[in-house]
Amino acid sequence: PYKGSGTASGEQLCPPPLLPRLWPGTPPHTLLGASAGCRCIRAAAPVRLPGSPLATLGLCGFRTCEPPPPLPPPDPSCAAVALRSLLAADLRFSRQLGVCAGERSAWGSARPLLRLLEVSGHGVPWLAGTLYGLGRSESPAGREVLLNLLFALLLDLVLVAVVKGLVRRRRPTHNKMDMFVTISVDKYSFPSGHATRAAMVCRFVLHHLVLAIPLRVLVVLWAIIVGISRVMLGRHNVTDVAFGFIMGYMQYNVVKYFWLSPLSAPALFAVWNQ
Ligand SMILES: CC(C)=CCC/C(C)=C/CC/C(C)=C/CC/C(C)=C/COP(=O)(O)O
Repeated sequence: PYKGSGTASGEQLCPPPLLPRLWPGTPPHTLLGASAGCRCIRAAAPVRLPGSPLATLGLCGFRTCEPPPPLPPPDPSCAAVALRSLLAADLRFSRQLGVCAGERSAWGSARPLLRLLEVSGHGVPWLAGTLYGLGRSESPAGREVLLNLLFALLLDLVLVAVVKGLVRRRRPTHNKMDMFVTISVDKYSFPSGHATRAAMVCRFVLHHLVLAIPLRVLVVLWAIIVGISRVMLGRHNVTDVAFGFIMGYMQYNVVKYFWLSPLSAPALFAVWNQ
């Protein structure tokens, strides 16, 4: 039995027979203070309230109340069903592709090589290399490019951390958490920070470095292989990497838009021009 909110005596105000006509379709006992799901068992004579011919109230006792009926299961929309199927397929497919997730996995012997690729796309070497280059660079054009690369790398770290913190998708269960230097949000997997960085750096390098065609091809291949290796190592699901590539590609547009130059940020460049 379910207890309703009646008065101390077990009596509850409920409308007289006239009121249902004012609110057609509404059960009278739900109108004036009775708990939802409680049935008015015994209606007493209506009491006319002074001042209005319609303002009459009745008393009813409800000793037994029924629990509210269970809510019907939510009707899943097409989009929700499609998303759920995509995620299920993603998990299944990513697990199959995680052939280097451990030393004993199918391609476990290739794991050291993929871990080297992991370091090649990691934030620390890229930040360290860029800072080192900035310190050594003697040409204003080189410093401008490196300063913007530093800005791009920091922007990437912040944006990835924000999205990981918002989405909070756990890394695949087959991932061994033996990654090279991580920060707290790196326990989450969406999006892949390596994929965002690889895509962004790839666009950056192709735009700002004069490279022979074979080297340009190599840069693109490196970015793609870094992304694929994330899934093979078991660090990520395919959708983490796919979204990471898209996000990194778009991040470069942000860098281009806010390009730092002696004109747009004179204070930054004044440091070197003294
Ligand atoms: C190197 C210099 C000069 C400063 C380093 C500053 C610093 C500690 C920056 C943090 C770099 C860092 C830990 C980046 C995280 C990279 C990472 C593990 C990303 C996760 O990639 P994912 O593909 O697994 O999502």
